[in-house]
Amino acid sequence: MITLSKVSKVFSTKSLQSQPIKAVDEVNLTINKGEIFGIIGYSGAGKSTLIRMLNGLETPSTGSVVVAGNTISSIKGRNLRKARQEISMIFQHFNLLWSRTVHDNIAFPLEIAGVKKSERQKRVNELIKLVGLEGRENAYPSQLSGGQKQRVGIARALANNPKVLLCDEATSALDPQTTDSILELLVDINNRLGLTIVLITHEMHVIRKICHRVAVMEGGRIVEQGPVLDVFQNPAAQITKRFVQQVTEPAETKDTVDHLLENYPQGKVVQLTFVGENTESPLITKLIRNFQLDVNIVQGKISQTQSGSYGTLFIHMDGSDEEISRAITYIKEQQVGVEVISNAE
Ligand SMILES: Nc1ncnc2c1ncn2[C@@H]1O[C@H](COP(=O)(O)OP(=O)(O)OP(=O)(O)O)[C@@H](O)[C@H]1O
Repeated sequence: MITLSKVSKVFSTKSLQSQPIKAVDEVNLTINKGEIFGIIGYSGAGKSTLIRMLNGLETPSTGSVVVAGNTISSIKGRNLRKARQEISMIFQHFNLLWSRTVHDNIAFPLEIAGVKKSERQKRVNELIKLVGLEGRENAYPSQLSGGQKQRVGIARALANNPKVLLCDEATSALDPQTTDSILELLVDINNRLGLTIVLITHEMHVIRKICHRVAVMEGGRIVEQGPVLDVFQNPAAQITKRFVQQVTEPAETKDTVDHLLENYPQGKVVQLTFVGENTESPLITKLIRNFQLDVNIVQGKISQTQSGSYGTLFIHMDGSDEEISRAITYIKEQQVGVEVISNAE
């Protein structure tokens, strides 16, 4: 559905002293039809520039961008406008028309596309129902909550039946509960309409909750990409590890582990990672039964992703070195990831 080949974007700067900025650097990416694809990175990583090249709001300096069969990077004028009807976008700050009601905001793209009034009415009613805004048709954006405003944004984006929906930090201005309800709506739309969704975010929670695949951006480059569960289980780049920690480790884990290492100099603290069915296996019971070890659970968390569950568990094992090594080998044999946090000797 979307293919980026060697896409770079360089911004020239006004001042003579400073170098041009390479916001996007040689990005290759393929996004499949019907997929929810997340691009994560910190501020300045190049995410906005990248997503804006998908609908022609920015033109690549080099490389090509193909979306739904159209080479967005090289078409202009009428052809670009036509191609853009297949690619909608929602924004962090909603970009609604403040002097128009909910109904009229949603009807706006239909008016531009020249849809007849009776059809427009029918379509707006369908969209209002789809995004759960029944009863709010005549409200103005200023009378809506943040979540409701984003629902209007989504309905408006879907009005002309696009093939691709781009989400530019669509939940970053919302509280956690509202974020979740908007993410659930996006999953629902993806399931019902088979729409391809591309989102950019700096929150791993968003990726975990709804994306099938993820790309991690740093300094304009994609440093890692893959199915969300794989990336959670085996993050390769340092930045990816930091993002994964955002959702798998409670904030207090480091303090707890430090405390343990300090107060229990014997044994080892290990981090176990479980995927899918493994999250439900009674590994700890087996460790205690089969090995001469004391096992202390430090902290643990199971997270749900679009493709299954993912769990992390920190444990402290105390016993002879030999018994601990045997236990670690046993854990690995159970297809559970194991990383020794520190060897407290
Ligand atoms: N129009 C522009 N002119 C000059 N530099 C730009 C322009 N747009 C973006 N940049 C620069 O390109 C780099 C990438 O910016 P971009 O906005 O794409 O990153 P981002 O990951 O989306 O971050 P944020 O979430 O803060 O927007 C930054 O260094 C930014 O200052």
